[in-house]
Amino acid sequence: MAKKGILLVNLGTPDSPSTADVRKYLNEFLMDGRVIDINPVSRALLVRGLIVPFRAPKSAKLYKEIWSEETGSPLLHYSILQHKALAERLGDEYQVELAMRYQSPSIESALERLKKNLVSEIKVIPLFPQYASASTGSVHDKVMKLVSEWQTIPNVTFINSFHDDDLMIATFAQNARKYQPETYDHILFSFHGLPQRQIMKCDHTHNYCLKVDGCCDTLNDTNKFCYSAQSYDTARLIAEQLNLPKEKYTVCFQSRLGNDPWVQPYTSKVVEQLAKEGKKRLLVFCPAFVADCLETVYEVTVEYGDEFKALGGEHVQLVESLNDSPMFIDALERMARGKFN
Ligand SMILES: C=CC1=C(C)c2cc3[nH]c(cc4nc(cc5[nH]c(cc1n2)c(C)c5CCC(=O)O)C(CCC(=O)O)=C4C)c(C)c3C=C
Ligand SMILES: [Fe+2]
Ligand SMILES: [Fe+2]
Repeated sequence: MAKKGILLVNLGTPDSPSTADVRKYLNEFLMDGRVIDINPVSRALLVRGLIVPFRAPKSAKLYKEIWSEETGSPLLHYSILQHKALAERLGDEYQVELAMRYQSPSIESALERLKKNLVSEIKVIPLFPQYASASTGSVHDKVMKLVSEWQTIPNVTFINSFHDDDLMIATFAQNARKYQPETYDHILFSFHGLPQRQIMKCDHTHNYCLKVDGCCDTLNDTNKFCYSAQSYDTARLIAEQLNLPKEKYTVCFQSRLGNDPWVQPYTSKVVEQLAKEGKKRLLVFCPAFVADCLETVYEVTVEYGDEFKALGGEHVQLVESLNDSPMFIDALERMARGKFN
C-alpha cells in the first residue's frame, strides 16, 4: 500500500560556519520576499549590497562559537533527531522527510523522494509553533510552488500553527521545572521578532493589530493568525502550567534586523530595564524555536547574559528548547496522524 508522506521543515542553517557558506545562506534567506517584504529591486540592493556583506563575516564568527565538531549546527542536529524519532514512532505506514526552507536538505530534494515513492498524501509540518508569513507562510509558499508543477498532485495538507498545542506547552513547562522557576527574580518569554509592518499586514481589517491597545491580550477572529498574539497565547499557557503570576513574567521579542520598527518590547531593552530594577537572576524561554539554535544558545545565553551582567545582573538561564524530548515527539506524532486538536 502507498505510504503517507510527512514533510518536516525548519528554517535552515549554513552548511558550515565559513563566511562563504554563511553568505550563501543569508543571501537565500533574506532574498525571500516573505522575509524582506519590500519590492524586489530594493530588496536585492539592500540584501546583496548592504546587509549580507556586513553581516556574513560577523554571523560566521557567531556560528563558529556554536558549531560542534561532531554534530555541526545545533538547529540541523536537533532537526535530524526529531526526524529520526518521528519516523520510528510512525513506522512503515509513513515516509517521513526532513527539509530546511533555506540551504540543505532542500525542500526540493525531500519532495522528490516523496514523489518517487508515490506517497498517497503529503502533510507538511513547518516547525514553527506560531504562524508568520516569514516562516510558516514561506514554507507553505515554497511547497505549493514546487508541487504545482507535478503531473499528479496528491492530497497536500499543511499545519498552520501549533502555538497552543498542549504537549508542546507541557514540554516547555517540564524543561523549566528543573530550574525551579520560582527561585528566579523574573521570567522572560523571548520570541523571535518580526517587523511591525508584517504584523499589521496579517490584519485584514487594517484596524486592529498594533492599532488597538492590548490587541494581543486575547486571541479572537481578527488576530487569530497574528504572530504576536499567538506568541502571547503560548507564553500565557506555559505560565499557567507553572503557576507564574502575570507580574513575574514578560513577553518580549529578540533578533531584530535593520532599522525598521519591529514588534516590541525588544528583549535587550527588557533585560536592561530588569538589571536597572536590581533583578539578579533571569530565566528565559524561547518558545518560537522548536530546537536550540544560534538565536537561543548564543543570543540569549551569551549576548543577553553578558548585557545583563554588565549592568549588575548575575545569571541568565536559558530553558532548553523542545529538541528531541519524547513529549514533543508525541506532539509531532499527533499532528502527523491528524489527530491535532
Ligand atoms: C521562529 C521563526 C522565525 C521567524 C518568524 C524569523 C523571522 C526572521 N528572521 C530574520 C533574520 C534572521 N534570522 C536568523 C536566524 C534564525 N531565524 C530563525 C527563525 C525565525 N526567523 C531561526 C531558527 C534562526 C537560527 C538559524 C540557525 O542556523 O541557528 C538569521 C541568521 C543569523 C544571524 O545572522 O543573525 C537572520 C539574519 C528576519 C529578517 C525575519 C523576518 C522578517
Ligand atoms: Fe530569523
Ligand atoms: Fe496582532
